[in-house]
Amino acid sequence: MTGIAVLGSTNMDLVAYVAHAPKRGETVTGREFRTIPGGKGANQAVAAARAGGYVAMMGAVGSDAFGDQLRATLIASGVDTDLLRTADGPSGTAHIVVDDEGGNAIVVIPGANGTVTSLAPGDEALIATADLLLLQLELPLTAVLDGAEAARRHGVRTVLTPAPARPLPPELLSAIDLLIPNEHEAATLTGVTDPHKAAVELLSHVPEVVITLGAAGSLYASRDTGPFTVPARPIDAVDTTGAGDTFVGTLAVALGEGRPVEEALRWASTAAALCVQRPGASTSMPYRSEIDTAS
Ligand SMILES: Nc1ncnc2c1ncn2[C@@H]1O[C@H](COP(=O)(O)OP(=O)(O)OP(=O)(O)O)[C@@H](O)[C@H]1O
Repeated sequence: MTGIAVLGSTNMDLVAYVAHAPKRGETVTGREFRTIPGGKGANQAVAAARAGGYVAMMGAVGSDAFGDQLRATLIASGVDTDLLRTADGPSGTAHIVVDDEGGNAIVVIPGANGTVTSLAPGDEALIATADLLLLQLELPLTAVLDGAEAARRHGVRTVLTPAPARPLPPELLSAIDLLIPNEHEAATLTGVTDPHKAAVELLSHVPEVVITLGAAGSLYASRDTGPFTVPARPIDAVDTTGAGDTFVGTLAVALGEGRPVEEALRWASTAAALCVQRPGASTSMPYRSEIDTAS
């Protein structure tokens, strides 16, 4: 079984559905409220576990009720949370207002995620046993860098999703094996909007790149082989939230199993397509049997 270590964020998304978002000083009555477990780290962990990986999550939840729920959600999908710390204080939260036109406004409060400034005892030993380490940018950069460098020391393949997009220090990029930005993140990192050109530019920093292109699929490039595109599955999208994290988590499992990269990308595209056909993020991520059936 592929061993996947995830060092990343857990967030409770608090979503208010309204006809129109309130202006400053205004109060509006909304239609519905939902709490949705998320955070890019947790979402990638759930996707990888459902795709058949042995997944362990590092990071922190808060000591509030959300922390218990976030941990329980991970456990329910088979993620090992033994090294997921409980930090005194609130869990990470995202306060989201979604209006009738599908527009949204979001406030993210890192909470417990902000306390993860370095690796905790046991984290490096876990990373050392994994086939891949999944990283994103929703934890303090110092912890992301520590994780990547620990993986390097133990010869573990590192995969970074550079979201939310921000300039990356060269010492982090040089410890990454596979970078998976979406097209907007790729443009932010390189200043180049054309994904092919952005991929070429990124290859001067990392050996392998996948740029996800939404309904247009994904673009793979490495220093060894020329770039190629894998199309997305043609489907009617219902809710694209979590598509990127499903893609990354599933791809990691396939790569860890030693599958050829093009086959792994197609499998990940199938998983992401299943995710976007259902509402929700982590709740809509497919299990391995569903991905295999749809492949
Ligand atoms: N409308 C769609 N139809 C089919 N597949 C899709 C669609 N949108 C996304 N996908 C699949 O999901 C992958 C990731 O999507 P995308 O590039 O939108 O990532 P993202 O911007 O990180 O997503 P999100 O932030 O919504 O999780 C794509 O490469 C594709 O395989």
